Amino acid sequence: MISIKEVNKNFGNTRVLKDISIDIDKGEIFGLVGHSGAGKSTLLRCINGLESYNEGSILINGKEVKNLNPKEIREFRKNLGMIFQHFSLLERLTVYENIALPLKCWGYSKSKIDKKVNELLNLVDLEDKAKNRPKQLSGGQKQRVAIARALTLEPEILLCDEATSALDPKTTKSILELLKDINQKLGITIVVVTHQMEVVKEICSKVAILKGGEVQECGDTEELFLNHPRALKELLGEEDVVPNSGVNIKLYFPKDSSNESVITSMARSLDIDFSIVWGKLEKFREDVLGSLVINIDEDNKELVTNYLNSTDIKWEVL
Ligand SMILES: Nc1ncnc2c1ncn2[C@@H]1O[C@H](COP(=O)(O)OP(=O)(O)OP(=O)(O)O)[C@@H](O)[C@H]1O
Repeated sequence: MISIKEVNKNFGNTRVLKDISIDIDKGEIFGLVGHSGAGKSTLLRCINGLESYNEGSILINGKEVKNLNPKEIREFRKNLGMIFQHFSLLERLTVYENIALPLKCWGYSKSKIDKKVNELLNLVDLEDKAKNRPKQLSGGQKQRVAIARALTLEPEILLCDEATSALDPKTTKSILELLKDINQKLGITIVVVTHQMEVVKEICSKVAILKGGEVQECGDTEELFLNHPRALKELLGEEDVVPNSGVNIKLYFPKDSSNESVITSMARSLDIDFSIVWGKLEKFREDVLGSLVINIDEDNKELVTNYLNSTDIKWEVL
C-alpha cells in the first residue's frame, strides 16, 4: 500500500533522509521510531505530500506522491487522516463542529454530516461532549476529537505524528486502545511516528528504527524485541554490563519457550558450571519475552554453543 524506495531528501546541503526503503502493507500498524532529529516527521511529511523528496520513490496505492497534480493531491489527502501531538483543534468551535469541519469543506449535506459526526462521536466515546469546546476537555479527550476528525472522510490511511507524546501513561494506553480498535474495525492502515518504545510495543506489528536519516532496523516488532539489535539497545539507552572473564552468552526466550527447562537441561546434560549474570523479563502485549546472560569458562564455549545450536533458542556471545 505504501512503498518507499531509496528515498533521499535534502534540506539545503544537509541530507536528512538517506536511502530510505520501507514497505507498509494494507491494514498494518507500522511504527517509525527514533530519537529527535532522526528524520521521522520529515518522512511522514514526504508520505503525505507536504514535503517533496530529491531522489527515490514513494508509491501510495501505486501512485508516485511527488508527481500528483493539484487535483490529484486533493483527492490523495482525503484518503490520508492525520493526528498530531498537540491535537490542532479549533478552540472557537465545539467538539461537534471540529469533527464536522472536513465534511463541511467538502460540501457534504447537513444530514450526511450529522450522521457521520454522531457515528464518530460514538466510536471515540465522546457523545456527551459534542457541545463542549476543546478547552473544556482533557488531553486524551482532545486527541479523541482529533482522531474522529481525521476519520470523517473515511481515509484508508491514518498518520499519527507523536500522537501520545503529550499524554500521561494511562491516557496514552486508552488512545492506543482506540487506535487498535479503529485499525481492526475499519481496516485502516496506521503509520505511527513516535519516540516512545512503549507505543511501538503496544500497537505496532512492524517497525522501522531511524537514526541520522537512515533506517537502522526494519521488521516485525516482536522479532525486534526478541533479537534486541544494537539499534534498539541504543534507542532504549540499554547497556549490557557483563563480567570481564570467561565467555558471556545472552539467550533470548520467545514467549512460548520456557527458559528454565533449557538452562537446567543444559547444566544436566553437559555437566558444567556456569553462573547467571542477569536476566530480564519484558512484557510484550499479553506475553512475556525474556533474555538471560550466562557466564561460562572459555574451555566450555564450544560445548555450550553446540548445545544451544541444537535447541530453538536464539543466542549471541556478548
Ligand atoms: N524545514 C526544515 N529545514 C531545514 N532542516 C530541517 C527542516 N525540517 C527538519 N529539518 C532537519 O531535518 C532533520 C530531521 O528532522 P525531523 O523533524 O524529521 O526529525 P524527527 O525524527 O521527527 O525529530 P523530532 O521528534 O524532534 O521531530 C533534523 O536535523 C532537522 O533539523
